Amino acid sequence: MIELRDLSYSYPDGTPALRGINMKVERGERVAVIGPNGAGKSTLFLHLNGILKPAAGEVIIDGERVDYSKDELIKIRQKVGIVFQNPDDQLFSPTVREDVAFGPMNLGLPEDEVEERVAESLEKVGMSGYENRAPHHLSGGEKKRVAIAGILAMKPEIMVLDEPTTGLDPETADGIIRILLELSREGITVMISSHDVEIISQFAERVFVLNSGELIAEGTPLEIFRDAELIRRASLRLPRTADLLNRLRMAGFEVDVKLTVEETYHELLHLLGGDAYHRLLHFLGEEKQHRLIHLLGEKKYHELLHALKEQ
Ligand SMILES: Nc1ncnc2c1ncn2[C@@H]1O[C@H](COP(=O)(O)OP(=O)(O)OP(=O)(O)O)[C@@H](O)[C@H]1O
Repeated sequence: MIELRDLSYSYPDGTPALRGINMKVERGERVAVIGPNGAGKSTLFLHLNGILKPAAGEVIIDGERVDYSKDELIKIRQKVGIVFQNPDDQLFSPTVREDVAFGPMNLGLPEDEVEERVAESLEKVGMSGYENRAPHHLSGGEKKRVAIAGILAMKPEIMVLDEPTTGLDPETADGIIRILLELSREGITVMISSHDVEIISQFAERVFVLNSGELIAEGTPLEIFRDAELIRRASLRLPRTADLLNRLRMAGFEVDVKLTVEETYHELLHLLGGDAYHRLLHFLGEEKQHRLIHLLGEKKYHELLHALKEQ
C-alpha cells in the first residue's frame, strides 16, 4: 500500500532529514515509526501525501508513483490522510461541524453527503454532540479526536498520525488507540509515530526504527523490544513488562521477553510453577533474592512479590 524507495530529503536550509529510506507497508497493516527527537519521523510522514517532495527516491502509494502534478496530489490526499502532531495546526474553523466538513466540501460533495460524513466521523471518534462547539475551546484529547474525524470524513485508505497520544492522559490515549484499532479492523492502513513504548506494543503489528534520518531496524514489536542494544541506540526505553523480564534474564533466570502483562505473568508463573509466591521465595534463595532486589530495586521487587501473591 505504501512503498518508499531510496527516499532522501534535505530541508531548504541544508539540514539532511532522510537518507535512503526503503520501506513497505501492506494494505490494512498497523505500523509504528519510532526513533528519537529529530530522527525524521515527521519528515517521512509529510512525504506520504505529497506535502514534501523527495530530493531523491520514490514514493509509491497503492502501486502508483506519486508524480506531484496538481491532479495527482488531490488524488493522493484523498487516499492518505495525515493527522498532525499538534491539532491546532489542523483545526481552524469556528465550529467542529465546519472543521470536519471542510475536506468533504472541498471534494465538491453534495450537502447531504457532507452532513452524513460529518455525523459518521464524529460518531466514530465519540464526539457526536460537539458539532456546534468551537474547536479552540476543546481539551487536547477532544481536539485530537476532532482532527481525526476531519481526516476520516475524507474516507482515506491510509491514515498517518504523528504522535497521536502525546500530551494526553493515559485513559484518553488508550481511547485514541481503541479508535485506531477499530479503523484498522475496517481495513484502513494505519501508521503512527510515537515515543510511547507501551502504546507501540499495544498498537503496532510492525515497527520501523528511524535514527538520524536512516531506517536502522524493522520488525514486530517483540523483535524490536527484545533488542535492548537497538532500543538504547534509538534513545527509547523498553516497555515495563519487557524491562522486568529482561532484568530477570540478566539475573540468570530462564525467561523470554514478552510485551503484554498477561503474557508476562504467564512467563513468570511458568518460571515459578504453581503456588508461585512461596516458590519464588524458596526458589530464589537468599543470594538470588539479593541480586533480584538489586536489579529491580526494592519497590519493584515487592510489587512483583505482591502481584504474584495475588495470583
Ligand atoms: N522546516 C525545517 N527546516 C529545517 N530543518 C528541519 C525542518 N523541520 C525539521 N527539520 C530537521 O529535520 C530533522 C528531522 O526532523 P523531524 O521533525 O522529521 O524529526 P522527528 O523524528 O519527527 O522528531 P520529533 O520526535 O522531535 O517530532 C531534524 O534535524 C530537524 O531539525
